[in-house]
Amino acid sequence: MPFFEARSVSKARSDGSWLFKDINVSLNKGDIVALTGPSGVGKTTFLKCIAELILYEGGKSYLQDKSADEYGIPSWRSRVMYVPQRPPVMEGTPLEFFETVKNFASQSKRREFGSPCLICTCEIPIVYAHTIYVFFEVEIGIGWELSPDLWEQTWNTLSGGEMQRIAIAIAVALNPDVLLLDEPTSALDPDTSILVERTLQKHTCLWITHNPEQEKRVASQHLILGPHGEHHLNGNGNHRSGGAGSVRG
Ligand SMILES: Nc1ncnc2c1ncn2[C@@H]1O[C@H](COP(=O)(O)OP(=O)(O)OP(=O)(O)O)[C@@H](O)[C@H]1O
Repeated sequence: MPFFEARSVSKARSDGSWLFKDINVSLNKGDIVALTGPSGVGKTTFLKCIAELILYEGGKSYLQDKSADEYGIPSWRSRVMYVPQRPPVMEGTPLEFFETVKNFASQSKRREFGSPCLICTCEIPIVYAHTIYVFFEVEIGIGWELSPDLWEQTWNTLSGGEMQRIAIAIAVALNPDVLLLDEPTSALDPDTSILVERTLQKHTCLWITHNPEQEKRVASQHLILGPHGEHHLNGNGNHRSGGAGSVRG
């Protein structure tokens, strides 16, 4: 049984033609599928279908053989989590946002959460921003050269790269089973991109990238969407955890 599977996912354009049709992807735990193709072919839309964020015409996704319907949509979205290229500019601070979404997520799945703000490889409680965080070797935040102060600044004072790293750090700290990453390092310089990649490589991901070098570094499988609804799927034999994670056309 694959860890995660999308079966025959199909989405039509508003004129009724297929944006993509019958995409099948299956991942073992720890696999990373790079999702590539020219602008406008439907990469973001495919991830949003899998995340059950938009309606689509056909197919279903399964996490450990259970569908989104069986989990319930809120629970599914916290397990199979879409991370946008950049978060919309919101009111308040990232730390306030994290506390809010953590509460939503905890209602839909009973899980341990990390802290997005700090890196710590020892399990000691640390007090930050009046909150005690106990760490589970969460390598995010400071490991990505984000100063802890940024978490208490309002979103509109953050740079594009800071917002992007903070949004990903929050997603990782929420401990989803599968991360759906929409160009997660598009606003980052090459060295910082590598830092972020190293953390994300420990997770099961579908990962949109326009960077061939990054694709080579991170992907165990490759899903290429074409401009006429076609798609092509390759594995490089690098599946993480035993058995054949497969991608089929
Ligand atoms: N909910 C929707 N229903 C139907 N069509 C949609 C929907 N959302 C987006 N589209 C259309 O799907 C097409 C693909 O958009 P999408 O953002 O998925 O492309 P992309 O491959 O991610 O592009 P880029 O690489 O530029 O980010 C666009 O023409 C868009 O208008």
